[in-house]
Order: sequence, then C-alpha cells, then structure tokens
Amino acid sequence: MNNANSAILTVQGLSKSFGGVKAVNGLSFSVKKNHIHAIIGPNGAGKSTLFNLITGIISPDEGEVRFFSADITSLRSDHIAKHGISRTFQNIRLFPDMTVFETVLIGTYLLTGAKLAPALFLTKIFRENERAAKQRVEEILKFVGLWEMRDEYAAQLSYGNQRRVEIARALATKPQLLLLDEPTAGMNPKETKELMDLFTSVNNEGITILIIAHDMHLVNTLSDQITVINFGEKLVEGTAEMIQKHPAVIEAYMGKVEANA
Ligand SMILES: Nc1ncnc2c1ncn2[C@@H]1O[C@H](COP(=O)(O)OP(=O)(O)OP(=O)(O)O)[C@@H](O)[C@H]1O
Repeated sequence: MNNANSAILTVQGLSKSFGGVKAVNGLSFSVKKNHIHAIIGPNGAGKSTLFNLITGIISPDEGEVRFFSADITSLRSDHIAKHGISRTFQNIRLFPDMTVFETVLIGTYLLTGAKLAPALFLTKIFRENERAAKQRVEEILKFVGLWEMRDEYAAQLSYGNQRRVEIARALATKPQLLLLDEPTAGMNPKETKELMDLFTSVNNEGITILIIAHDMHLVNTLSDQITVINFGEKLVEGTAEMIQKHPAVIEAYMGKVEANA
C-alpha cells in the first residue's frame, strides 16, 4: 500500500561524470506520490543528465534509483517504462512519416511488448490486443485534445501540439510517473498555458509528475515540491515560497551580488 505521502521515486547518492565534468554529483532526493515535483537549476546544472540516469538512457557511476521499493538503477529504458516511468525529451522526437494516431499506438506496443511478427499471423490474441490498444489511443487522444488531428502527420503540427503528441505517447505506456524535460521551452504564452492545464489534468488522473523547467511562473504555479540543483548537487529543496526567497537560489541564478556594490 502506498499512501499519498509515500515516495514513488527515490534517488540516493547518484553520480555521473563525463570526462572531468561531474554532471551529477552525489544527488539524493525523493518524489512523493501524486506530487508535481520540479527540478530547477542553471544551464548545465545536470538536470537532463539526471533524467537520463533515472530513465536508463545512461548508467550512473555511483548511487541508486528506486521506484517504489524496486531497484531500477541501470535497468534498460524499456524495462523502466514497463515499471511505470515514462518521459518526454527536451527536443521533440517524432517520426516524420507517422500520423498522430500511429505515433501514440507505438507507445502502447512498448507496454504490451507486441512485435510486428505476430501481426503477420493475425492471431485472435493479437487482434484483441490491437483493438484494446486502439481503444486506449482514442481515449488518450481525446484526453490530450488531439482526437480531431489523429490522421495528421505528427511532425507537421504546431509546436505545442507536437509536445501534446509526445505526452500522449508517454501516457500510452500507462505511467505512474511522468518525467517532462523542459516541456514548454520555445512555446508561446498560449501554448504554455494550455500545456500547464494539461499537466494539471494528467496529475489529477493520479500520475505523479517530475518536471524540469526554467519558466518560474510554471514552476511556482504547478509544483508541490521543488529541488534546485547546481553543479550536479542539490542546492535547496522546498515549496515555491521557500525556494523563491532562498539566498543560495538567488545567487545560483543571478550570481553573487556584492553587499556594497
Ligand atoms: N554526453 C555528454 N558528454 C559530455 N558531457 C556531457 C554530456 N551530457 C552532459 N554533459 C555535461 O554535463 C553537464 C550537465 O549537463 P546537463 O545537460 O545535464 O545540464 P542541464 O541542467 O540539463 O542543462 P540545460 O538547462 O542547459 O539543459 C554539462 O556540463 C554538460 O556539458
């Protein structure tokens, strides 16, 4: 049983270096179930590296990642997805020749482990799985507001809608935890507002969100908890109210302001 305050994700002593650069350095924090938890920090602080470590894109040099009680450190990305963690990337990654519907359908295959080969035999089980997957894609596309665009090429949609497709694809794996790496970067204010509303709706469905963002309005509006990192280390952690006033955070973002300057 996990109550609302239990940790869904626990990162303990996580480190990763690239050559001489300690991108993530002994980082520990936990994400509570049903929270929207933001990771913020200056450029190069190690935020994307942290996401890549959690989702198995790269392996840590040291440390541990736990999802509920399962040790998922260094598992393959697709295995981590099957545990219930899904993500979007900083740069939108969509296949140019796939429709919105097909793109999200691919996400469901990751969950069922369905391969193309069984399709050739068209077994009863395959057809039933296919019907259930298509039903699920329809539900998700309606949920994210893309059902009317289901037959359009995903990569030709507006930037905001492309991000929606990515989120829909991530939701197709039925995640309990969704990682969003700068999902509103490059969006106009209307797109940003609409995506913020979508994140709230996703969270209201019981999906915990870990989000990297530079937009402090978004961070302050949505976050239950914020972890600030700098030089791969945890600088401060707390609510938006606590973080905004913290001298170490102000210094990390603005540079040290001399008292008598
Ligand atoms: N594959 C890599 N090879 C070498 N160095 C890397 C690699 N990935 C990240 N780094 C370095 O690790 C540090 C942390 O990078 P990372 O991309 O995680 O930061 P970030 O906080 O996500 O930055 P931003 O906000 O600009 O996206 C940086 O110094 C970066 O140059």
